[in-house]
This record gives sequence, C-alpha cells and structure tokens, in this order.
Amino acid sequence: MASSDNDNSQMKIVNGEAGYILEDVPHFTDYISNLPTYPNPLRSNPAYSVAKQYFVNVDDTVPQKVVVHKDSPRGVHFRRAGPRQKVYFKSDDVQACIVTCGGLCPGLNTVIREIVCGLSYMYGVNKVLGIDGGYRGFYSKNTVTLTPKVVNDIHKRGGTILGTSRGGHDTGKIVDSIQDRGINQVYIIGGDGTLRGASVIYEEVKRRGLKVVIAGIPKTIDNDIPVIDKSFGFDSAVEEAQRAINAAHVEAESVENGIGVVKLMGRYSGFIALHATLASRDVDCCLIPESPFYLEGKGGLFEFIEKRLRENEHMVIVIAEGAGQDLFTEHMQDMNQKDASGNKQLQDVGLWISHRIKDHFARTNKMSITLKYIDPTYMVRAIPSNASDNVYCTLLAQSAVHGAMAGYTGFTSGLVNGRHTYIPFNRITERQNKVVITDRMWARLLSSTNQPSFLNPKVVEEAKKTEQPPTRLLKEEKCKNLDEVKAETPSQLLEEDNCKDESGNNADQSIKTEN
Ligand SMILES: Nc1ncnc2c1ncn2[C@@H]1O[C@H](COP(=O)(O)OP(=O)(O)OP(=O)(O)O)[C@@H](O)[C@H]1O
Ligand SMILES: O=P(O)(O)OC[C@H]1O[C@](O)(CO)[C@@H](O)[C@@H]1O
Ligand SMILES: [Mg+2]
Repeated sequence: MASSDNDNSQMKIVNGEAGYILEDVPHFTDYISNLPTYPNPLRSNPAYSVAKQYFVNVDDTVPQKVVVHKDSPRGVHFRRAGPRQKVYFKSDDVQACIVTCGGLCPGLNTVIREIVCGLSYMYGVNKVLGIDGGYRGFYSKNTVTLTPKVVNDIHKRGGTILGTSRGGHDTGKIVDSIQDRGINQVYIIGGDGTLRGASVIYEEVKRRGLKVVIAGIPKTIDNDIPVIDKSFGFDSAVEEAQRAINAAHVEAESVENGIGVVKLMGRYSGFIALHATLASRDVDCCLIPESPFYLEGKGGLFEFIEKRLRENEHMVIVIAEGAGQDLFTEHMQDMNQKDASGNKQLQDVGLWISHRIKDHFARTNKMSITLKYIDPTYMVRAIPSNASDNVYCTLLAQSAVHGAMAGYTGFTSGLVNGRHTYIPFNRITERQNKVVITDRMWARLLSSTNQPSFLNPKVVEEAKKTEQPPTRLLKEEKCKNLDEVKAETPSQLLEEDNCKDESGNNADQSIKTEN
C-alpha cells in the first residue's frame, strides 16, 4: 500500500490493490513522535476477556459500497472502529470532556452516558467534564463533573443534560480552554455545523502540537449527515411522528372532506417525512425540500387534494419544514433571518400551506373542507431515544472512546453498512445527505401514496446532476429496474431519453439505483 498526498490537509488516503482506497483518520503519531504506548486495560477486564478476538485487527477496514460487480474496483473504505491492543493514554492521565451543540435530538443523553460509563468501566478513566451549553461553554461557563453515578438515569430523559447552543464557536478561546483545563480527550456531539467546528478545533490542536483527541459523534435529527447509514435518534423521531400522523388521520377521517396537515422537521432533507409517511400508510401526500411542487393548475397539489377528497372524503398531508420554501418566500418579509450559527431561519410552511388550501376551497367553492394543522416538530425532537436508538448510541459512544484511547483523532464514529467505523471530518462535512428523488426510495413513496410527482423532465435532469455517480447495472437487471420504476412513476419522468446519468450516459448503460 502506498500513501498519497492530498490538497486537503486532513485527507489521509491509502491506496491498495484493485482500486482499494482507505480514507483514513488522523493519529497522534502523524504529528507527535516517540509517544509511549500501553497495553489496553480491557485485556484484564473480566467482561471482555471471554470474548474471542476482542481487539480489532489494525488493518480491518469497512467498504463504503457493498453492492459491487465482478469488475468493480474495491473502492473507498473506512477504518473499522473498536478497541486496539495498545492505547496511547494511561487511564489516570486522561482528562476527558463532552460537549453537545446544535439542535436537540433523541439520544443525546444516551451518548453522554455511554461515553462516561465506557471511559470508566472499560478504561478506568474517572475524570470526565461536561461543557455547559455548547461551544461557548468552553470559555464562558463552568464545567460539570460527570461520573457513572451522575449519568446513570439520563438516557431516560429527552434533551441534553449539558445544554446546547448555536453560534459562539471561537476556536482560539476553545483550544485555550482545553489547554488550561488539561483536557486531552474532547468528545463533541453535534450536526454538520458542530463537526465543522470540531474540524477546525482539531486543526488548531494539531498546529499547537497538543496530544489532545478531538472525536465527534454525529448528531442530526434531519438525517442530513452523509456517509453514515443513519443518524442516532432518527428512528425515534420517525416513530414519534407516527403519533401526530395518527392524530391527523383520526381528525380528518371523522368529518366530511377532512384534511390533516402535519409538519415534520427537515430543513434541507426530507428523511423524517419520507420515512414517517412510508411507515404510516395513512398519508396521502408527502412534500419534502428535495422535491419541488406547485399548487395551482393541472397536476398541482390543489387538483390532487380535490381528487383524493372525492375518492376518500379525507386526506393527510405530511410536509417537511423546508419544503416549498421557493413558493412562499417572496410573499414574506425578513426572509434572510439567520440563527446564531448562520443557518437560515425558515418560515412555517405548514401554516402557510394550510391557509392556502383553505383559501383555495373557499375561493373556488368546489367543496366545503375541514382542515386541522398539527405541528409536532419540537415534541418529536424532545423525546428520549427508543430502545434501538439506545443500543445504537451506546455503540457510537463506545467506538469513539476506543478510538480516542487508541490515539486516533480528527474523526467521527459512524455506522457504515452496518459496521462501526472512524470517518475523517471532511467526509462528514463536505456535503449534506439528501433524499435523492430519482432513487427507488422516493419512487416507493410515490407508489405508496399514489401522489403526483409534481416534477417535469427538466427537474429530473437537474436532480440527476446533483446525485452521486450511478451504480452500473447488468443489462437485464437494468431493464427490470426501469420497468419497475415506470410502473410507479408518471411516464413523463421516465421517457428513456431522460434516463441519463450525470455523465450523460443513457439509461441502457446505467441508472441510479440505491436502497
Ligand atoms: N463552519 C463552522 N466553523 C466553526 N464552527 C461552526 C461552523 N458551523 C457551525 N459551527 C458551530 O457549531 C455549532 C452548531 O452548529 P449548528 O447550529 O449549525 O448546528 P448543527 O451542529 O449543524 O446541528 P443541527 O443542524 O442538527 O441542529 C455552533 O456553535 C456553531 O457556531
Ligand atoms: O429551532 P432551532 O433549535 O433553531 O432548531 C430548528 C432546526 O433544527 C433542526 O431540528 C436540526 O437540528 C432542524 O430540523 C430545524 O430546522
Ligand atoms: Mg446543521
């Protein structure tokens, strides 16, 4: 294997045979020489000594793509997470800290709990500080001492016991505080913005030559972080969203021409709305930021609502908070408001669309409707994580602890194809994960709700340009897929001329198929 340089100072690429690429994470030894190592204390831990081959082989890596063909290059891999035989810290020397930033998400407390307990029970580390109130807490607030006893029950609560905030990232002051407090392991739990912040903290720590681990645990209720299978708390959020959808359905069903509108979170990515719709089966129309729609005229939302009410006498619409922003922004003032982190503040699209629907039916006098609007967004975000998310949070936290003890830094832990890995920050922050509307998953939704796609071929072409490179398919398989998709989506979208990949290849060579 040979290493290759890269423009991005964070990139640590290792090339191997048959197109194998390891996108590795930084390690202390990259910038500090002659560091002592110690045997991993897990060796003498009764809980682990029974496990056959408990330590992860240093060469284990996990492929990013698991659907391959016999002539495919082996592709990108990430380092497998888990305990290493040697560690770079003596237990007594570790002074760890944990910080949570950005919006709330189910499972934050579980991750905090499992970092504290993982450090203590697996590695005998008993000095862990909680940073109060996000990044700015490093330099403007006192810390809290975290012990297994303090965090014992916190996974049963929503939110974060440490508090969170947006804005306030001052790299110099944060790293000064890390140095002043003698902190040598920093666990940062947050979304894309937080991890961008973590990345610059790592760069500054490295520039100062400090033996300080910067480890991230990706958090986002919107599921907008790329590479990883899904973010923690996402399943809990989808489950909780069902309660709002059920309520909307009960209300809509109980009256003549009842319409239930439910707004769910999803600033730029409509995953919660998509999955909640697929799970519920009571939803007639799902609107997400990635799929533009229009209200009036042939093929528009109003026409579909009228049709569905005539057929079923009730309907449920789920709308992600970032959907249709282009439609109503021009009528609203203060459209450029931003939060403290610089994220655009969105107007309430659920309220807006509810008014527009009511106005339409009042104006056209076609039928009398009863509309109920439910906005459960903060209720969904504030719940504790469910059982499967708790297990997921535990593994993410423990992976981060193992990585930190082993001297890796500048990484986030993350699940890739069902395996826990260490992913370099830049891969997590370089783009947002979005619903790809030319993928099968969106086609599944369209066929499940039987809603119009609201798209024209030009929009599909634009969407295809932004998606990832398509997977090449065998000819027979391709035909089957194209037919499948044809059966599920309006024919205007799927004229063969329109089925081109981002290089402009026709669909008979390749079409995008994921999920
Ligand atoms: N480019 C950046 N460089 C340094 N710090 C950043 C950057 N972007 C965001 N941050 C900091 O990260 C923290 C969280 O960012 P943000 O409010 O965007 O939430 P997030 O982590 O993206 O989570 P979510 O969007 O899921 O709520 C804030 O304190 C913000 O100042
Ligand atoms: O009201 P806040 O806390 O700024 O958060 C709202 C945003 O945070 C998110 O939940 C992401 O964490 C988005 O879905 C939403 O737009
Ligand atoms: Mg964000």
